[in-house]
Amino acid sequence: MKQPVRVAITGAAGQIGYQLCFRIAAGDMLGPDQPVVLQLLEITPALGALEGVVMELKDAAFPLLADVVATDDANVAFKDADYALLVGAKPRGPGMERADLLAENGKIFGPQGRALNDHASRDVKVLVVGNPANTNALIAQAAAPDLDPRNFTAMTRLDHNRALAQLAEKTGRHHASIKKMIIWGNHSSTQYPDIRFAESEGEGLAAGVDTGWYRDSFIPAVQQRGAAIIKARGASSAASAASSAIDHIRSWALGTPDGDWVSMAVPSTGAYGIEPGIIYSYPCVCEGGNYRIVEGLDVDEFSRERMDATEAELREEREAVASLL
Ligand SMILES: NC(=O)c1ccc[n+]([C@@H]2O[C@H](COP(=O)([O-])OP(=O)(O)OC[C@H]3O[C@@H](n4cnc5c(N)ncnc54)[C@H](O)[C@@H]3O)[C@@H](O)[C@H]2O)c1
Ligand SMILES: O=C(O)C[C@H](O)C(=O)O
Repeated sequence: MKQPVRVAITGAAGQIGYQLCFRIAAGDMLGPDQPVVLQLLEITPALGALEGVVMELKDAAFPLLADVVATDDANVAFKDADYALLVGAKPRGPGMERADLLAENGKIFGPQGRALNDHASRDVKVLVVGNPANTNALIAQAAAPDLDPRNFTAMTRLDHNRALAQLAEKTGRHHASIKKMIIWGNHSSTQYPDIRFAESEGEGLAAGVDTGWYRDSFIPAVQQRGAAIIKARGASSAASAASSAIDHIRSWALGTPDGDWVSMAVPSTGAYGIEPGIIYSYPCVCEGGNYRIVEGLDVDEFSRERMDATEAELREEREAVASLL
């Protein structure tokens, strides 16, 4: 049996956290031979609810669950953490953009970045889910100067999975057969879901769908899916968000299949002319616990405009939180 690894989850008693704890303890994230210690962080008033989650985790008797820590102290939750899923933050309500949460949620990520800096494993892999996820990841990264900046990422895998689902429905292909989807940019309504390289069983899919559908239906549907879920459910996506967070870490830790890539919001290297440093979603290939941005893809005029628009929004968000960086 492998040695347990430590997985910190913030906001662990919230909607997404409640899903994550059980699926990670079941082995869905790191595999059926990898024991885990769950290190769960909540705000003090939610410690009672968190205790209930711990009781249920114990009652489920997961073979892979080595231990559970429940705390309201980030220094304890991040101690020696190998993975940190930063979920704890306020969700948006109807009519809001995710950036509207920046002033309130941004304050959470500086102190958590510092606690990661001081206590986590030097190789900790950090995934920010709490919105606005890209800029919150930048805030956490800035507060952790002793950690590799590359280890701070934000989630656009949910958008990637949503795009697979929409294209599968249109083309009659199964979503699992579709490879090489891309989400560029921000986890927001400016994101650019790009199907130009998407293929199923070796066959390109873009040529078979009409440009009008792609530009006027597909792109807005993916960009607005989070808002559509909030309208339908009265609460923001939770099970699909947790599932996509698990996908993100699993790909990063265990690798992407040959001939495919995943979308991850990672610190820009300047690839594709994007401002270095901002946390921008790119197609990424993962191997040996590392990711690399897929370089050299053709950028046409339409894509350039879309990629620049979402970059501009991320620059504006960075400006808005300059005092926290
Ligand atoms: N990136 C994505 O694709 C994506 C998808 C879905 C949701 N989200 C975002 O994830 C976040 C969480 O969503 P949810 O539905 O689970 O919300 P929720 O309100 O159900 O749960 C959030 C939890 O975080 C806790 N929390 C708040 N501040 C905290 C702090 N400083 N430290 C630790 N815990 C803290 C709260 O007590 C609460 O239990 C929201 O910001 C939401 O918008 C992102
Ligand atoms: O849309 C939201 O506010 C929640 C989340 O970011 C989502 O995409 O479902």
